[in-house]
Amino acid sequence: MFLTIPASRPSTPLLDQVNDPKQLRQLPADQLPELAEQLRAFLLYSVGQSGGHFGAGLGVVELTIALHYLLNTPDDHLVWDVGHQCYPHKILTGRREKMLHIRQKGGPSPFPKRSESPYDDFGVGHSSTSISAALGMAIADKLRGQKSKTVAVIGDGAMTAGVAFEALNHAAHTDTDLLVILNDNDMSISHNEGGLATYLAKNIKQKSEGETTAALFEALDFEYTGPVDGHDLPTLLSKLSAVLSKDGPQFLHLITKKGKGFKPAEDDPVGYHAITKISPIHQPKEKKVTYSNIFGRWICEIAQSNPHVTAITPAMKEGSDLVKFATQYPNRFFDVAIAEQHALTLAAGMACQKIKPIVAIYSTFLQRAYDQLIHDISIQDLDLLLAIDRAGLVGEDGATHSGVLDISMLRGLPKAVIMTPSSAQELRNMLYTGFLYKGLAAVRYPRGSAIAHVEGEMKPLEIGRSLQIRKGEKVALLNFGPLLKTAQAVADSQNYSLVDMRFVKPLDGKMVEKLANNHQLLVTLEDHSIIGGAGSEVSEHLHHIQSNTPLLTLGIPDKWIGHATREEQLAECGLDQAGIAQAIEKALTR
Ligand SMILES: Cc1ncc(C[n+]2csc(CCOP(=O)(O)OP(=O)(O)O)c2C)c(N)n1
Ligand SMILES: CC(=O)[C@@H](O)[C@H](O)COP(=O)(O)O
Ligand SMILES: [Mg+2]
Repeated sequence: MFLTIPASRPSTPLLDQVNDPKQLRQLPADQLPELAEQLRAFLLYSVGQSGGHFGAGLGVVELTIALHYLLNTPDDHLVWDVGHQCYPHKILTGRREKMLHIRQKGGPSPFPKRSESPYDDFGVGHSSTSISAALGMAIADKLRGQKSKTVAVIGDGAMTAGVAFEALNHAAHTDTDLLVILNDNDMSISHNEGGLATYLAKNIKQKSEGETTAALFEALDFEYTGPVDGHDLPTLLSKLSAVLSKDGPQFLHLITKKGKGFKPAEDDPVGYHAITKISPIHQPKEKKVTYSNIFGRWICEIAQSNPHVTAITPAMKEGSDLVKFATQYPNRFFDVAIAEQHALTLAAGMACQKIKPIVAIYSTFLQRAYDQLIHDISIQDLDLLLAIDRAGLVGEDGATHSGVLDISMLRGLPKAVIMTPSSAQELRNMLYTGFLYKGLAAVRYPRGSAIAHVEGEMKPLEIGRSLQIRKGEKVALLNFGPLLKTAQAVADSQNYSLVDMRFVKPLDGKMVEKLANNHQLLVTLEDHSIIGGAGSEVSEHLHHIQSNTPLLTLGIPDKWIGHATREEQLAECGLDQAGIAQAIEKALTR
C-alpha cells in the first residue's frame, strides 16, 4: 500500500503510546506491523512539515522498530551510519513531538547527537564511521566488565568507504559481540557506484536463485546471515533475534527499499533523498541559480575545448551539479563512491599523466582527505583544481556539515592558490584562473544561490590581485567570499573603504599595506573559522610588515555552530549587517 504526504496529522493511536523504547518492548510482537504503518504515516507527515532527509528513514522503519524491540537500548548500543536515516529512531525515543521542528534552530538535530538523547550513542553526519565507533564501544564495555550488545547499521553507500573496511578488518579478530547490519537498498545518494555494489547485487540474485554467496564478509571472518527482507517484520525479528543471541562478530545483510511506502520516493530515490517542506513541493517556487549550478555549467564549457579535463566526485554528483557533465562526458566523469581519500589520490595520479582533474568536493568532506592533499598532491607539486562546494555555514545540516576549516587546511600548503568568490561571475573567473594555474588551486564557494548572477566570457584573474570596491575613511573592510553584499551595506552606511580581496593565498600584500597606512582599523570578513582563516593570513602579513594598525577579524568564532537557517547562523556569528557594524563600533572605541 502506498501512502501520501499528509498535510494534517494522521491518527496514530498505537504510536502515541510509545514515548520510549521501554514502552515499545511492552507491545505484543503481532502489533508491530501496525506500529510500523503508523510510524511511516507520522514520518511522512512530520518530514512534510519540517523538510529533511526522507528516503533513508522510510527505508528503515521496520528495522528501527525491530532493533529497539530486541535490544535493551540505551544500555545496548545502536550506532547509525551517516545518521540521515535516524528520524524513525528519534520518533521512537521520546522525540516524536519535537520532530516537526527537526533541523530548525532549537529543534532536534537532523542526525544522532550525543548531547540530545541517551539513545543517540554516537554523533554522526559524515559516513562510514559506525563500525569503528561501535567496535570501540564493544571493546570498552568488555574491558569494564559490562555485558552489552552493540549494533552498527551501515548503508551500502557508506560501506564503500575505506574506513568501513578498516573497521571490519579489525573487528573480525576481536571477540566482541558486535553486530554489523548492512542496510542494502542499492542506493547511495546517487546510484551506488563500484564493484561492491555489483557484488551485493550479485549476492542478492544468487540468493533468489537458491544459492548464497557471502564470500566477502565470511572471508573477513564475520559470521554472515542474509540477505533478509528488511521490510518483513516477522522474519526480520526472528533473524535479528538469532544473530543477537550469538557470540562474536556477526554480519546481517538486509535488503530494503529507499523511500519505502511512498511511491514517488521509491520511483525516484535520488530526487527524494531529502525534501523541502510540503508547501514548496506542491507550489514550486522559482528556482534560483546556485553557486553549484555556475560550477556545473562552467565545467561543461571548459571540458568542451579541453579534452584532458576530468571531473571527480566522491558520491555527490547531484549536489555538486555534475549531472550534465556526466551525461555529456561519461568517459571523463568519475563518481568514485564515498571515498574522499581515494578521490584526491586518483586525481593526483591523473595529474602525473598530464590530465587536468577537477575535484568537486564539499568542504566538510574534504576534511577526510587532508593527508592526500599534503602528501599526494602538494609535496609532488601536482596540477589540479579543487572546486570546494558548501564552503562556510550550510544551514540546516548543522555543525557536521559546515565547511569552516578548508582555508586553515590549505593555507599551509606551499604554492597553493586559494580563491574566495563573492559572486557568480567571480566564481566563473576564479575557476578559470585555477584551471590555468599550474599547481594546486582551490576555489571555495558556499551552499545556496549565487549573488549577481551573470554569465559571459570568462576571464582569468591576475593571481593575488584584489579589487577595491569603495574608497572611504577610518575603517577598511577586507572581504573574502560571499559576504560582500553585507560588507557593502556596512561600508556604504558608514563611509568605510571596502576591498574584495579575492585571494587568501597569495594575499594581495600591497593592498593590505596601503590600507593599513590609510586607515585606523582593518576588518577582515570571511565565512570561515577566524582561527587559521583569511583573517589570520592578513594578521600574519601585518606582523610581517610591522604595521601597528589594529585588525579586527570577523568570521566563525571558536565554537561549533548548530543547525539553523544559514541566515540565523550568520547572525549568531555576528556576520549580519548589524553584527558587523556593532563589532566595528566596539573596536573603534577601544
Ligand atoms: C564522508 C561523507 N561523504 C559523503 C556524504 C554524503 N552522503 C550522505 S548520505 C550519502 C549516501 C549514503 O548511502 P547509504 O549509506 O547507502 O545510505 P542510504 O541513503 O542509501 O540509506 C552520502 C554520499 C557523507 N555524509 N559523508
Ligand atoms: C547526509 C548528507 O551528508 C547529505 O545528504 C547532505 O545532507 C547533503 O547536503 P546538501 O543538501 O547540501 O547537498
Ligand atoms: Mg544505500
